[in-house]
Amino acid sequence: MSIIQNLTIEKILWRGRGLARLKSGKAVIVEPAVLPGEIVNVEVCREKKDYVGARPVEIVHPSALRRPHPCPHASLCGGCKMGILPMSEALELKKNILCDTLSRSLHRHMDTDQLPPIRTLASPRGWRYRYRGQVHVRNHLPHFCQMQGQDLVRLDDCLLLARPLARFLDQLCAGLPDGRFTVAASPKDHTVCTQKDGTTINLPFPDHGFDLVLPGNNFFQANWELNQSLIHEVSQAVQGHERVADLFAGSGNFSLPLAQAGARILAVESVASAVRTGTRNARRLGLDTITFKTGNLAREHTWKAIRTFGPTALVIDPPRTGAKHIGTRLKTLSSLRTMAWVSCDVVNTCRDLAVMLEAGWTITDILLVDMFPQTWHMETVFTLHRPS
Ligand SMILES: C[S@@+](CC[C@H](N)C(=O)[O-])C[C@H]1O[C@@H](n2cnc3c(N)ncnc32)[C@H](O)[C@@H]1O
Repeated sequence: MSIIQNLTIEKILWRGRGLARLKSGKAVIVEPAVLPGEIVNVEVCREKKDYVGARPVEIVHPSALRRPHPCPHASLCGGCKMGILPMSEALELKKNILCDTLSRSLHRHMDTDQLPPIRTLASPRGWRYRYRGQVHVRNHLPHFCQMQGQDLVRLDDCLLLARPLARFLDQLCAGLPDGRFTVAASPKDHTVCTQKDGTTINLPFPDHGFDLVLPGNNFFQANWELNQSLIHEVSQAVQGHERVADLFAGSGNFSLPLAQAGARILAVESVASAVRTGTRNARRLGLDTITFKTGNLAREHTWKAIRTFGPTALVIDPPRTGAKHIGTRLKTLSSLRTMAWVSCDVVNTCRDLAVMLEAGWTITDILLVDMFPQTWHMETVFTLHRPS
């Protein structure tokens, strides 16, 4: 493959890719991790009609902001490529990327100059924030998958893992066969578990005075400390609504605090074990205004229950693939006035929001939540209103 020398990175695009241009004006999309203003040599990986795809091989002129990556695995792993930037600059860069992505993705559906300013929520911890993560196991030892290629590399520590997980990672993997597994830890008492061992962990909601008791194979927000602020923001967005549907509800991360605050909640989730966890916890906490329902939101019959419930507000927190096809169903909820849309992939979310914007909904707040510092991953909460 050929090398292109001395390219200047103009800006950073979605998923942390750098944009540069050849003398002809043709775009070069450079894999992370490069920074705006840097001059780099790149190796061409693919030639397309509209652009060239490349990976950086040498940073000829580094950005003044670039710092040495603190992890010894960084050059092979790629799990925290933004570790080359101080956290506050990284969040500012993410904000610029988000702003740019929203303008490009939504301009056909609204006047993007009318979008509200993007607010940001920083993570209390830059490193050691993950209380849930995935690990490759080989020969009963933890490994990570090498960036280019499929080779597994022995992992002695991961700086993103919260201390209890880092401390007991070898011990947890010793009991596992070869494969990829979820490992989790309680931020409260530091109990650790794997998706396999049946141990439950306590996840504290300090602002609400209760714990969620959850088995290790259920999803929960990995950056548990920042999750408390996320819950607060989502609760603010739907405050004052008495009937709230929580779609893609998991084990009740938003439903339980909202029910405790007095709302009547319908929580819909496709994974039956998460629904069982949510129901068990609601019962234990005496929250009888919350109903958990197992249902696939891509299926029409799940929506019958939501229509019957008649929510005036909605919390929606789909997986990265987004919530394709649900816009048309949301439009049929005539009682609905407010939505807090939690997004972990803005491009897919914009595709889904477009239907609501076309139907007259307005984005009234945008919050960028730095759930995964040191990575290009972004969590965004959009608040939407339907003018009455
Ligand atoms: C990003 S997680 C959010 C979970 C929860 N809101 C939380 O904060 O812990 C997305 C959830 O959507 C669920 N899910 C994915 N596809 C679904 C579908 N088609 N119907 C219902 N739930 C789905 C997943 O099982 C997962 O629990």
